[in-house]
Amino acid sequence: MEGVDYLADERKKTEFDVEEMKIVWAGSRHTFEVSDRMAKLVANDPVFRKDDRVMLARKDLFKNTLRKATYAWKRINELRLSEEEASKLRSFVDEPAFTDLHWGMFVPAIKGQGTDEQQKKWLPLAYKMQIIGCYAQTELGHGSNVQGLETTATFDPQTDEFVIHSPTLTSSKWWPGGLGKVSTHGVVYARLILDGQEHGIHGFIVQLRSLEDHRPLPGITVADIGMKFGSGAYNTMDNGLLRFDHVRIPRDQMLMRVSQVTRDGKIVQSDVPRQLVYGTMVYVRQTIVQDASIALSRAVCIATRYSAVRRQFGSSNGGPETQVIDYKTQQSRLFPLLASAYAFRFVGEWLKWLYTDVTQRLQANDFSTLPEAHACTAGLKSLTTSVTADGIEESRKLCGGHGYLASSGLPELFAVYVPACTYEGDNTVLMLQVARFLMKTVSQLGSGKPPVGTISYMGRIEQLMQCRCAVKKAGDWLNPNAVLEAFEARAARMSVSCAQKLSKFSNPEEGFAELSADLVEAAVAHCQLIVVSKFFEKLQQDIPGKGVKRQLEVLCGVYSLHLLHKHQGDFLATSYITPKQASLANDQLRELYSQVRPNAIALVDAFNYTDHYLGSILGCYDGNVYPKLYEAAWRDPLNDSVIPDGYEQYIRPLLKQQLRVAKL
Ligand SMILES: CCCCCCCC(=O)SCCNC(=O)CCNC(=O)[C@H](O)C(C)(C)COP(=O)(O)OP(=O)(O)OC[C@H]1O[C@@H](n2cnc3c(N)ncnc32)[C@H](O)[C@@H]1OP(=O)(O)O
Ligand SMILES: Cc1cc2nc3c(=O)[nH]c(=O)nc-3n(C[C@H](O)[C@H](O)[C@H](O)COP(=O)(O)OP(=O)(O)OC[C@H]3O[C@@H](n4cnc5c(N)ncnc54)[C@H](O)[C@@H]3O)c2cc1C
Repeated sequence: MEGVDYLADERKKTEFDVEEMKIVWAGSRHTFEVSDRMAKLVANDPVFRKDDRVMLARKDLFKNTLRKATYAWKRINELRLSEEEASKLRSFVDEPAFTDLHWGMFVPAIKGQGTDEQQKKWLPLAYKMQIIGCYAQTELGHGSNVQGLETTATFDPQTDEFVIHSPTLTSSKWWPGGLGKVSTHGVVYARLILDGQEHGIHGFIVQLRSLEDHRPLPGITVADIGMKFGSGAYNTMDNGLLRFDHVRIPRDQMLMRVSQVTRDGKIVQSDVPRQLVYGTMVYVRQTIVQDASIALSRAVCIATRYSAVRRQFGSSNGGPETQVIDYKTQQSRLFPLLASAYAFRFVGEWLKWLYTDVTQRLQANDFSTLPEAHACTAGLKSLTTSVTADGIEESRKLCGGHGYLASSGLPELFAVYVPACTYEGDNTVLMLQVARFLMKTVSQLGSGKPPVGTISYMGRIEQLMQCRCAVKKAGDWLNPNAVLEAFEARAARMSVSCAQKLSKFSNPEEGFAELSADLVEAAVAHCQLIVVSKFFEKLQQDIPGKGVKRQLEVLCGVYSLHLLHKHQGDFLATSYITPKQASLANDQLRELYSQVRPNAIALVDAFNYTDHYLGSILGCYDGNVYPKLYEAAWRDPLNDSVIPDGYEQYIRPLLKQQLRVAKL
């Protein structure tokens, strides 16, 4: 039945102002309005249809993506959209494309690592898409170990050029998105060689294809690396391979903000730290944290709406069966994910602020907060993408069998999302960076330089090593100070324990390698503390709207107490809480689930996702799931004919043969 809201009864239970929650979720009224307008623009334009893409073969899929990306660019220009609107529009098109890398990495790399003159030359071309760029760092043999990259950039003082070369098979660039078939240019990372001496990894702008006929330039071999995980999914992207055979580029195409190479082949270090060569990765990791809340909230929105529609068991006197959302097990799997989506939203907002702050400081030659920014972006990227990838898969299971259908939207969402655990830094490798930062902080305690920012709790190390949890009844776990102290004590004690074990090794690097699994656990504890504390900070803000703050308090409780429950081994082993207090936390958590239950549908409505963006029959706004599933089945090309292709060739002979066997 068209127009009937099958979730209307659920929506009537809502105890808060959903429209105001939409503003909180978006970050501001302005952002909400822009998002809402762009989402509807995309949803109402048939060119952006996406329900057929899982059926397309790779070549058609890729061409379809080119068509959509080009059309999006046309609309952006016709409508004279601002940068903010354009970026929202692209995100609602919801299809990985070369444009992600052009806008998301190529442009930021030039902005962050190029000199003023280089920016002036290259950015206008990139902004008008007169050149299309990618970020070519990873190689066949090395991704995580950036210092191990093999591509060389050798300065030739005779011609004032760099010679870019791939000396081995393993030095082939491998993975860069947009490289395989589209990019005309790349920021290529290579070892700088001056007069036979190595000077580390630097970025170079290299033209790859002709701007006339798109053919690779002389000395360049370039291609797509082949199909990736899942149908549709990330196969819309042309991840590429690239080899250089002594390709010459002018000297001024080395990105020279961090180091300059002079006409006579000398290197000059500017006063910015060398690590700024890694700056684009810091920027992108920060955007990935913001995107995690989007991906997780999409999965949760689908699973929550469907859990309210789906009924199993429990019918009495012929009445309806129980909505699966009313099972406590379903709630204990679903509601922590719902709370995590909100938590990641707020920590993403904060991280964006931190990144803006560090960028402004860098411009004023203040590099003091760079290590913290690196640790936070690396750690939170790792934490949020891991939870989100697992959360999408859990959402699929929460939808039972129908979650496995492509039309649920969940398999494709998972396949597109899961490489986020690997790209922009493997999640374990990134957590080890956080661990290094923690060990350095612990070793410097007492040096007179108090730790600041997210690590400032370490400044109270003596108190945190000794304090004991004061919780006496379940309700005490609603006290933010009790929760915060528990997370601080756990993180501090795990770091100190690692540092003590490390100090027993005569070779610190050997010790670090031996203890790396424990170190990752300490880093995770630190990152979870950041997310919890940023959620509490959000609650200190003035949040208008009837019942909105109350709901966020409940979600904050769910987020922190479900972590406490899940990691209670850590909290118990570090002796901050007793088994009784752990059990009280779990009692309180169950009570919070009951408070989420009547508001669950409204809490996912607050994401304001269009049915187009969700791309899921199970998650559609009106909850009219079954007729839509039934209709969708008939649209499958396999159902175009009653008798399948292949019947005469395979099924019929098989059946005949069985007949003969039966007669024997
Ligand atoms: C648009 C979105 C789509 C996304 C598509 C995906 C695109 C991509 O995947 S692009 C490729 C991304 N590749 C990666 O992320 C590679 C991951 N590897 C790395 O980042 C590094 O090589 C890393 C950090 C693991 C190790 O680097 P290495 O130089 O060996 O570092 P290490 O010796 O540990 O550290 C040197 C110092 O630099 C610091 N440092 C390392 N990275 C950074 C950074 N990014 N910023 C600031 N400081 C940094 C360390 O903290 C350390 O500081 P200190 O000496 O004070 O302790
Ligand atoms: C979809 C996708 C898109 C990508 N896009 C781009 C792009 O646009 N541009 C680009 O340059 N690159 C891109 N990449 C490459 C990506 O950045 C790398 O794959 C990533 O950084 C991981 O590096 P790796 O593949 O070398 O993993 P490896 O380092 O080989 O990891 C393999 C395993 O070893 C472990 N490991 C490695 N080192 C350590 C260590 N020191 N201690 C403990 N464990 C360790 C890891 O945890 C992992 O389990 C993309 C990758 C994917 C999947």
